Amino acid sequence: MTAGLDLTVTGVRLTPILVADPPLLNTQGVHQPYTPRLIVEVVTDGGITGYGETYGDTKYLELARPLAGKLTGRRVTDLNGLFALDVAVDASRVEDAVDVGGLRGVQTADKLRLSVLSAFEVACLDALGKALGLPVHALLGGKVRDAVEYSAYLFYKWGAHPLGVAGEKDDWGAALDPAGVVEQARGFTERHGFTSFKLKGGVFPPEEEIAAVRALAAAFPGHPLRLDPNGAWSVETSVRVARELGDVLEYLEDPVLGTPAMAEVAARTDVPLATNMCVTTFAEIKEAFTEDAVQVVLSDHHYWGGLRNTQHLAALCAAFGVGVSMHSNTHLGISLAAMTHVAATVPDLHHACDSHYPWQSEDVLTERLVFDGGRIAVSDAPGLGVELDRDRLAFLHRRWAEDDGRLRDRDDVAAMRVAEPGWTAPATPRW
Ligand SMILES: O=C([O-])[C@@H](O)[C@@H](O)[C@H](O)[C@@H](O)C(=O)[O-]
Ligand SMILES: [Mg+2]
Repeated sequence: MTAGLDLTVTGVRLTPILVADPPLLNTQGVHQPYTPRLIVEVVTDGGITGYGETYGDTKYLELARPLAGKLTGRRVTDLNGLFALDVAVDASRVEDAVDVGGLRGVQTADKLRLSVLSAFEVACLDALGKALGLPVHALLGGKVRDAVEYSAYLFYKWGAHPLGVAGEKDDWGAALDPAGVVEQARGFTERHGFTSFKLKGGVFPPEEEIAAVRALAAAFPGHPLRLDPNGAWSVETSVRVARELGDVLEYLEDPVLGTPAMAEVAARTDVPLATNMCVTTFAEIKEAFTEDAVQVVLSDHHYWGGLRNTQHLAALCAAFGVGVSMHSNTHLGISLAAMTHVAATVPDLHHACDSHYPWQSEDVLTERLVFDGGRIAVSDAPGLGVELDRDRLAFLHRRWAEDDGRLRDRDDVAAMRVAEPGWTAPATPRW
């Protein structure tokens, strides 16, 4: 241990919050007006606090509480010990085959555990970095770039949440056709300088989404484009879309569900396939890489189990000649900072990372992270380089505490049902 520093964890604060989310559409339904996140603070004997963030649905919270108890008394340097911590996972929480309708891939007890531990790992690294006066990237071996590139994450969206649904207003307007998608993309470039674009698909019939990507290609010639229908298509549809958009797509993301189907599509197209759905755990790598089912893995450091596991994943991908980049789900600045630190250390990062951050008008930081030319500068300040705004945290926590339970677990299907009574999760393949 560093002389004069006591890095023993004396307490862990867990703060569940609800943050505003616009009415973004995906193949399952629509985002609820508020989405749950969990903010983790690890406090050391030396008075240092490290921050972490992860998914905030009830099952993550249930597991975070006992894990927080077990972390207390250990050192923030003991990350290997942290990942050996075990707590029983309520089987009913992982009994479905997939998580959030498949949007986060397979659901297992270990993945749930890792999704929680990742926030503790980030918080420990933040505390350690602050104690040593070193940025998190330095603790991970050091940055190989000074800024990390992100792509604009375009969504079909309504202008507002359905009538009668309480929620925050956003200034993005509706995007329900090619012209709307292009206008949204222009907004992203004007506000944040992004130069590559990902469209969340699986919302409208493939012809309409092909037209939207074509419109993007015409408006932004030569810029990298991706389309991600979250497994809503059949193999035949996927092959057809790949054929029709092959000249403009950087990659096609999760056109079909499952590794065997991805392998079939991959065998029939030259368009690279990316995934954050069929390879979301180390156990899923062997089959996918052996079958050449995916050409880019999008790591989500939350469910892969933190920043060091993300580096391990990147090394495996490099060994197999598979690309790596970052997946994103609704997240705040703590996670964006964590993503940026780890992405800065990955040598073979050849695709702009995803980030939902521009959609989040609310944050728990005193200063929001800023995209400049679509990039986030890698902080050299100690730890993650971000500061918590306690008033905002308290405000967002109050919203969570006052919720009647309907928003504490993400449910895009239920949110869609408000506008379309009778809506159920679409059977796949949808097209
Ligand atoms: O937020 C959404 O609607 C996305 O569809 C998200 O849930 C996915 O996990 C994700 O962004 C993706 O790349 O598939
Ligand atoms: Mg995806």
